[in-house]
Amino acid sequence: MTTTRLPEAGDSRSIPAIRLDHASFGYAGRPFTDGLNVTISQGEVVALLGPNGSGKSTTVRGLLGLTDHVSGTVEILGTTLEDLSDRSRLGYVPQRHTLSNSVRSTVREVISTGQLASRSWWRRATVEDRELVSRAADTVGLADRLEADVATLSGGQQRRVLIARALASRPDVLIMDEPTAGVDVANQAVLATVLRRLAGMGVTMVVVTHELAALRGIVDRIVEMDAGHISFDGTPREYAEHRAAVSRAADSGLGQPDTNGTHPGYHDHHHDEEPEEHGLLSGTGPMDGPVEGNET
Ligand SMILES: Nc1ncnc2c1ncn2[C@@H]1O[C@H](COP(=O)(O)OP(=O)(O)OP(=O)(O)O)[C@@H](O)[C@H]1O
Repeated sequence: MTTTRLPEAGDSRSIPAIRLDHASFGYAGRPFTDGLNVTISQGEVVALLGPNGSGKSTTVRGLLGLTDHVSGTVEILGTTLEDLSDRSRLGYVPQRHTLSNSVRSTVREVISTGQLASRSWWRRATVEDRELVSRAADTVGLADRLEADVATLSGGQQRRVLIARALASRPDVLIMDEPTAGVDVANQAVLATVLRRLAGMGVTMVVVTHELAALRGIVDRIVEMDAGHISFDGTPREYAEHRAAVSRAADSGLGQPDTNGTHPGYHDHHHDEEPEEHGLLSGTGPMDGPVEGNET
């Protein structure tokens, strides 16, 4: 039996992974974000930046149906959020989340829970399910820790377990909310290696972060939010220019320059290589070596 989600004849990588058209998200039916217009192509790696409280988590959690979709259109791979019956197409690594020390679970068990949403509760794990768990662990460099108690792992390793858990259902889009927050610089580098590997495999990623430097060379595009709206959308190079212009304007007392680079259909500066297969773990990536790190 196979659970692959490879594109069928006629399917196209040209369908956007995520399309927001005047979309707003909020709480108790009230919008917090403005009508957001963003189109993210398949295989793109997007960093979502912005000050605390600007609406980053509200937006990515809205994609997952965890905050209210108040207005506008939200499409995931061409299917509206409301019609998206298979939520396992979206993998999610939540914010500031490590695994409780009070529950004894092995790494294998935690990663396996990532498959529950896509598997009927009465169906036992298949050989392929178990293989996907092993491959997810391998992708994050924890293949040799599958039987370890998660409580014995470092914070950075636990983040990697959570990334593997998100990968175990072979999502089409991976959404991560501050995956490097609270992780020391050495372990941020390990996580960056994992993300680089996923990017090389053609995985579409939306990464909420305050630590752009940790994702240098991985991110194709930067979307910045401010007070619930998009204040910038462009390449990392354009973002650097935007920040420099903001600094110059601040230095000269002119306030914010008009450097809003919003261009929702951005496709430039993209991964050169098309992934061979559509599913996340359906092929080996270009970085199959172990993920190095000096974690304690
Ligand atoms: N459950 C909730 N109910 C009502 N309002 C909420 C809820 N969660 C968050 N908010 C509000 O939504 C607004 C946006 O918060 P959000 O968490 O999206 O910001 P953020 O950009 O992700 O910030 P941070 O970088 O601090 O995580 C804030 O004013 C916050 O107080």
